[in-house]
Amino acid sequence: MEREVDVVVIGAGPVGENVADRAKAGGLDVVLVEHELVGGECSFWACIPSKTLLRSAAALRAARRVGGAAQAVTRELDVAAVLKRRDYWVSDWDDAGAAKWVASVGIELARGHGRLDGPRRVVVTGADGAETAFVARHAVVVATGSDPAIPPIVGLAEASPWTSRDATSVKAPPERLAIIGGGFVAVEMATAFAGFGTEVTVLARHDVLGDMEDFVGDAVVAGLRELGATVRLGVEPTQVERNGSGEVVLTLDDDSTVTADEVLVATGRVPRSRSVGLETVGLEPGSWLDVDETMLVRGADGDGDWLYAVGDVNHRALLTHQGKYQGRAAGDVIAARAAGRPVDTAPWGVHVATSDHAAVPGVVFGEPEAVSVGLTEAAARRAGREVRIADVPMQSASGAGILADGYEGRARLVVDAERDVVIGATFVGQDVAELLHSATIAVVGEVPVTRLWHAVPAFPTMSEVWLRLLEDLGRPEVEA
Ligand SMILES: Cc1cc2nc3c(=O)[nH]c(=O)nc-3n(C[C@H](O)[C@H](O)[C@H](O)COP(=O)(O)OP(=O)(O)OC[C@H]3O[C@@H](n4cnc5c(N)ncnc54)[C@H](O)[C@@H]3O)c2cc1C
Ligand SMILES: NC(=O)c1ccc[n+]([C@@H]2O[C@H](COP(=O)([O-])OP(=O)(O)OC[C@H]3O[C@@H](n4cnc5c(N)ncnc54)[C@H](O)[C@@H]3O)[C@@H](O)[C@H]2O)c1
Repeated sequence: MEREVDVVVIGAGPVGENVADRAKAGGLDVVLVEHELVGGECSFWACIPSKTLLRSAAALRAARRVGGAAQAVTRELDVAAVLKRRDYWVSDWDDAGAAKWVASVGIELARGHGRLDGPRRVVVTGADGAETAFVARHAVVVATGSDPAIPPIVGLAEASPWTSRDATSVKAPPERLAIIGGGFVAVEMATAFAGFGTEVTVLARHDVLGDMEDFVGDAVVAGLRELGATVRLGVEPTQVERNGSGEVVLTLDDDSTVTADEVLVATGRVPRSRSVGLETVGLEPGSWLDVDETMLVRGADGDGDWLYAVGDVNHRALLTHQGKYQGRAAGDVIAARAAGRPVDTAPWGVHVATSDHAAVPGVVFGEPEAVSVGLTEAAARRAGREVRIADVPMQSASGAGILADGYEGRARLVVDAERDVVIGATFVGQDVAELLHSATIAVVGEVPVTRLWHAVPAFPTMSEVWLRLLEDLGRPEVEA
């Protein structure tokens, strides 16, 4: 069977859903193809379950840091209840609610595996093996996401390692968990499992959260150690083996060993593009898809602008919110091009994802939280920018001390000295996640620092750290 439609989106993760939604809102017929669960990795095995696994212990620790409330906390974390709450948030891995939303906005859901079969043609193979071919009048969008990378460590693949999916869908936390990696997943899962009472060992070959400001890794490592986790920096497993007792034994490059019940591999992602028919349109299967600012894939066979890639699979920023932002731009540009309407591709224009380069906000839900947007000091200097730096303790804002007794954290602004605008911000400390959007607005809005003095933070909130940061930069002088 073959049908003509306006747009086919392969992959109904958060990003594919957003592209489909915008293209539909733009007046196009959209078929959304999904071979697993509508909602994707984020809803069922990544963002949502990981954050729900983290939240309860964080709330408990927060209560223990407030005199008066601390005395009322008389019991330990109820791990079974945490897991039950996680199950609620992932709807017991049932996507009926998400599928209902898809239907409610008039998007057609095609359940099955989608793959390109030449330009503009997508073949969907259902669970029963039946094939349906769709020919897209206007666009095909690949939004298939990414898979965990498994490094070629001797014996690792054979030792049945956990990936992030096993960690986020855990039914009974292991007694001992070794984690390979020092990035987002390693930090968050180490924090979650340490909170459950698991004996956690983090093995980071360099440092922890090395792409963020240096002080972030220091604070997060200290926080993990305070939770009872062992964090080993500068070590790499050379061999992994599951022994006769079912234990995993990791041999490290310094010849020491770590024995655990499970090992979680948290060493980044690979593109989920191996079996989507890229070879039928002149592209490399298994590659990240290279796109322009409107998410059009470069180098695909076929006439006209027809193939787009959004979300993790284009490797611009492996974050749900950033993929959804790309999805909004792509859905709108597909509708605009289909209708022959003008397309706005200027930086910060309607149909582009400029923020991917300048202002990607990230939150690591560790203990403490670590959040950043834009450039770090080191990245700005590498890019040849002349910068001014503001550095203050979070506790210099009285709101921080009220939030938690003995609050400790740190904040940094990176300011482009020539243009006098904020190009990067980092905050570390309890509950700093909600501070991040103020920084994102400052970076995207290119608000002059002199004007930021007029953005008055309410007393006594943690946002007053902005005032401390401005004071650290110095009150502007009026020229005679
Ligand atoms: C443990 C963990 C925690 C995370 N936490 C956060 C967080 O807190 N915040 C955040 O912003 N990001 C987080 N991320 C990253 C986030 O999960 C991804 O950036 C996001 O899921 C990418 O969305 P996507 O739609 O591109 O891909 P996905 O969510 O992977 O969705 C892709 C969809 O395509 C489907 N699909 C793939 N191939 C085919 C095919 N051939 N045919 C049909 N369907 C197909 C898949 O089944 C899937 O449903 C986390 C990642 C991990 C691993
Ligand atoms: N809160 C959030 O927003 C959140 C949470 C989890 C994941 N994520 C996203 O998911 C993506 C994947 O997370 P991740 O932690 O897997 O990747 P990551 O890129 O954040 O970290 C990968 C880590 O693995 C290490 N590593 C890489 N190869 C290795 C090897 N061969 N041996 C040992 N160590 C190795 C790296 O040095 C790094 O520390 C991230 O890019 C992030 O954007 C986001």
